[in-house]
Amino acid sequence: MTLVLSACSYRYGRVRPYVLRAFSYELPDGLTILLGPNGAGKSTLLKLAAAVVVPQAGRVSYGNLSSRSKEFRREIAWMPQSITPLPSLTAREYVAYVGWLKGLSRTDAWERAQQALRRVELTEQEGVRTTQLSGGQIRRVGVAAALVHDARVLLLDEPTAGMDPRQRRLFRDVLAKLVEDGVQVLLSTHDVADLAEEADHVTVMDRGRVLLSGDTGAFLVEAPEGTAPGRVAEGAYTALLERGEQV
Ligand SMILES: Nc1ncnc2c1ncn2[C@@H]1O[C@H](COP(=O)(O)OP(=O)(O)OP(=O)(O)O)[C@@H](O)[C@H]1O
Repeated sequence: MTLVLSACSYRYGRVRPYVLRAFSYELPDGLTILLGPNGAGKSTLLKLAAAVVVPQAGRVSYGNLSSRSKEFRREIAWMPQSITPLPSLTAREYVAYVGWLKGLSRTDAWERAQQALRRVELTEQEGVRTTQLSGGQIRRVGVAAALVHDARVLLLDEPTAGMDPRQRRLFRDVLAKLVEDGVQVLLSTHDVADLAEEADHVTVMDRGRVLLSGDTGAFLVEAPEGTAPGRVAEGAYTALLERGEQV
């Protein structure tokens, strides 16, 4: 099954300019990194793909499921840029609550919350109040919440922002396991070098357009000749944006 945006147009209000216009995109298998400068339209793409907002034109589908269907919402999970901890809820209660909102029974939600927290390696913190978790931990709670109903597609808006290197490592391992289990992941980030070399695919956007979408090798070869090792992803990204500006 493939998540597809077909000729989608979206703007935030009738008098505002379109952020995406007749925008089409097909999510590849595996882990895809979504790159682009501030305001490129990455969050908007993720929100459309998650059916959090509805396009003014075009359609979003997953296989033969329309984004308007309840089944679609079960298959696709979205994690927003910021997760608000709820003072009265522990990590497990938070995840179970999201599961319940997604239509699971209370018992199921409670059981699955435990499993989801195990998947993101937060078992030890399951009884800790969400307000007492670190920024990286609360993001992993967000991923657990996104996973609690066994979604097949995970849309993550800047999940690694503010994580320290150890949290990042852990987070990468969690993602790698999910991808191994067949979950498709689309992840936006400003950390070009951080993940690009591990991803299966890279999509680069600017001003509502896709500048490149392909496997990671096709992205990395965009780096100018002579780019220092360790700077290849950054070089490729900059070269693509510079070329995109000339179009
Ligand atoms: N709620 C909103 N109301 C009005 N305009 C918005 C809203 N959200 C986003 N926009 C506008 O839509 C455009 C694309 O924003 P979007 O958040 O999708 O970009 P982005 O690539 O995710 O940026 P960033 O990297 O800064 O998060 C920007 O011009 C932004 O100002």
